[in-house]
Amino acid sequence: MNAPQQPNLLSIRNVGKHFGGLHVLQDVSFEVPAGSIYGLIGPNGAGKTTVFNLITGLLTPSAGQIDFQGQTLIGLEPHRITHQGIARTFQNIRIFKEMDLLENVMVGMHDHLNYGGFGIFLNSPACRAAEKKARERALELLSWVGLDHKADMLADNLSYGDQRKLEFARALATEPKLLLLDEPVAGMNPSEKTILMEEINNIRNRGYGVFMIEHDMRFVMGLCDRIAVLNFGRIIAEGTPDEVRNNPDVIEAYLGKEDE
Ligand SMILES: Nc1ncnc2c1ncn2[C@@H]1O[C@H](COP(=O)(O)OP(=O)(O)OP(=O)(O)O)[C@@H](O)[C@H]1O
Repeated sequence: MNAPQQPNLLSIRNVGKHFGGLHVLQDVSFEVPAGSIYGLIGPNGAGKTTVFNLITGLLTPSAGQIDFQGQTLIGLEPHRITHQGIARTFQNIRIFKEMDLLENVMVGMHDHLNYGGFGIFLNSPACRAAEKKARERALELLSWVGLDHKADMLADNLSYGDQRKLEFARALATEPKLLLLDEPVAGMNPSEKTILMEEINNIRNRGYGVFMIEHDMRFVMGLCDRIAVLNFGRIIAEGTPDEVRNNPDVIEAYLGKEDE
């Protein structure tokens, strides 16, 4: 029996992007179902980061539609898109190294903290209660990525793998429905990758959608439910890891033609 079909969280339809005469994306369409881990792969310069920048509002598409939970994202400012429920991590880790881990996660919550007007200046009971709740939630998110025991440590003292995990916890602090991960295992050693794989799976099992760009094939194939493949700005394949892995166009895009 087939598993029940999940509704689509994110829908990209016929999206194009050009910079002057340079067509970076053409007629790109795919759907990210709710509750799934979705991968976007492709050779260097294929247009993957541009797709993320269009979804998060850093760029505007030249053509096509981008919908999140049935509502268009086009024309929304990046912070509005975060508010709709999309969070992102970057290829280059962006954390506040001079702050401790708890503070780093709480920074991600500022949109959701409601101190009630001047309460923050008066240190009102409502303000203190909101602060307490935020700290508890931040600790909970740190525990999801196995960093709660380091909550008071300065972020600067974390290993590379732990810095990535902290970025996840901070992205989750915005209470997203979809988490966009840009090359989550870049620069990680094999054991860090294995741990992160488990943690991304746990995040999905908690009901979040995950959409990642990743070059590490073992990681993508082992983790994603479905994968879209970009090459020179066009989708050349879409499907399960097995379907994509065996697609002749994908093999050619990565390895070149046999006679070359
Ligand atoms: N703002 C811009 N202006 C002009 N060209 C751009 C701009 N942003 C991206 N490009 C070009 O678009 C193409 C796709 O870039 P993009 O960063 O999306 O690729 P990518 O698949 O993420 O690559 P990588 O795997 O190397 O990160 C590249 O040729 C890049 O030079």
